[in-house]
Amino acid sequence: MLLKKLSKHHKHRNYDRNNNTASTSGDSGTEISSIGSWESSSDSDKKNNNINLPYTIAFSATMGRYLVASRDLKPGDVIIQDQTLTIGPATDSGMVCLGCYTPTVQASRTPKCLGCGWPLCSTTKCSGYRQKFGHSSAECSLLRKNRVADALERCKSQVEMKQIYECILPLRCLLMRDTDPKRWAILMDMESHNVVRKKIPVLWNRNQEVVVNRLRDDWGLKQFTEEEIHTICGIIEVNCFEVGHNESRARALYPSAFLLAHDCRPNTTHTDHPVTHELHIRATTPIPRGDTITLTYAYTLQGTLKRREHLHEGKFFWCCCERCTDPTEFETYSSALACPKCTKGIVLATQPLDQTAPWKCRGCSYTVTAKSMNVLVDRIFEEQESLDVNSVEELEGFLDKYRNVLHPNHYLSISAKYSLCQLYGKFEGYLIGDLSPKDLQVKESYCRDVLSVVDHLEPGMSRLRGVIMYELHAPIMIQATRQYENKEINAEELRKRLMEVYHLLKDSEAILAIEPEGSQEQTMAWAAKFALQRLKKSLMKINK
Ligand SMILES: C[S@@+](CC[C@H](N)C(=O)[O-])C[C@H]1O[C@@H](n2cnc3c(N)ncnc32)[C@H](O)[C@@H]1O
Repeated sequence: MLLKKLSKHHKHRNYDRNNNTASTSGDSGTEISSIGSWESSSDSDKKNNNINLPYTIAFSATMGRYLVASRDLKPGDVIIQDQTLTIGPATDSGMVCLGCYTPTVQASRTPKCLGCGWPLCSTTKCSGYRQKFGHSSAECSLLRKNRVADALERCKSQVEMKQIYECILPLRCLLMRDTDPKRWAILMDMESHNVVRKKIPVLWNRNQEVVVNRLRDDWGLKQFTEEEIHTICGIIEVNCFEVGHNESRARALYPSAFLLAHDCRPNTTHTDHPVTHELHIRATTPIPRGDTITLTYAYTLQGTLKRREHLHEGKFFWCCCERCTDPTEFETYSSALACPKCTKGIVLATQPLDQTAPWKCRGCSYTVTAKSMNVLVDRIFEEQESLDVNSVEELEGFLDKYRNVLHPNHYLSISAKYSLCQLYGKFEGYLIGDLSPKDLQVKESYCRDVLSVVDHLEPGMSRLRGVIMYELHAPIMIQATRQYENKEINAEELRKRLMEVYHLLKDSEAILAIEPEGSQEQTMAWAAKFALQRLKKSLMKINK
């Protein structure tokens, strides 16, 4: 069995602005009411000047446009339902089907497009073959005319092959100009951050070489200026969502959801449909009328230095949200180190909004530069990346090795604990029914550690909370039942513990039931539902 990496639970989108002064929540923007959204709203919403939409568009000098709740929103409320504006293979995708983005191989028996010769999953069953939002006939003609499939076959390296796939989404965007002017206009309204990106030679020159020159010189798109193609590259970098399920991985642009501002403790989550990739944005926490509606563009279970660096490099703004401003990250200590000097204190950033400010122990005089701290964390991260994520021994060895270096809630420790709380109970040699009392306690404690952090960083109805609560229910239930059978606890204690299990399962099911059909999370929601039914019967027996 292969475990998903922690990052699977954090698919995001993009954003930017080269400004490090304002925070999402503290920004006093001007509201532009009734602009509403384009594609996602129903016709009646549009006729009614979007008065029915749960949001309005506001503007601030720091963030540009962003969305604000136009009424009180409850956890689970659908805020945006967006169809794709356009979609294409993910940036580092290997060889994938141009219709549905599932992996294909370059082999003589691989199905090929009858027009342009590109490898596909199937010419009869692929959901995106010859479709407007897949491998369209306009795309097929252009690729055929310029014999791009031949170039793909001649590729000498994986890098070159990936670069060819990377050009598909920009191509699809550019084709919209002549084939779909309405959608083109929506695309052109998106932020590209050209001014900022132009000043980053590594980024600009790479796009010039990999995308602009290839599209103009090899794929015959001379009708577009270099600047126009760079703009499309920027729009994709800043506004794309990573989508897809199981093996299929893609990136897509959406007509309304791109307006969501970033926050490192978001109040929404999103899912995309496995076939159409329609995007649903839902509230995870209550969002009072007038509050900013936010999404995270970064991994929530990463430390502040890394999140801010990622947002600055990829989305071109320095995040100054409440979490980034707080060195303890809402008392989770997600970036904290254990003090090597006094061994009791916690080492934290002295000024979290300054990437270069020193880090200091709260209990003694120990100080370390941000640079040394980064080198240390990068080294530990590299080591963690090299571990077998399916090995309990390797992950526990890692936790043990860095017990005196990382705070128990450091994001690298939490990442290892998250993998472990899934391995205990499912993996060969650690199946749930075979776990010893000690192993059950260990699983419970990993789950509780992770949940206590996630409760603060992705509160409410977040997918990550749903998964962990499901994992946590089993060890509590098995231990309680075994202890009751062995007469170690009485019926009242059993009832108390089973009530905790009941609430965990109920919340977990409510969160995961909205996940797309066929996803592991939805399977978990079903399992939670059945477990709840059985549990209710047990509780009724105890209560008699
Ligand atoms: C996808 S766009 C969002 C819509 C954009 N504000 C607009 O007007 O088109 C992402 C950009 O919004 C801005 N942005 C989003 N969240 C922000 C935040 N928390 N702080 C500063 N800028 C933010 C950045 O400029 C970012 O590159």
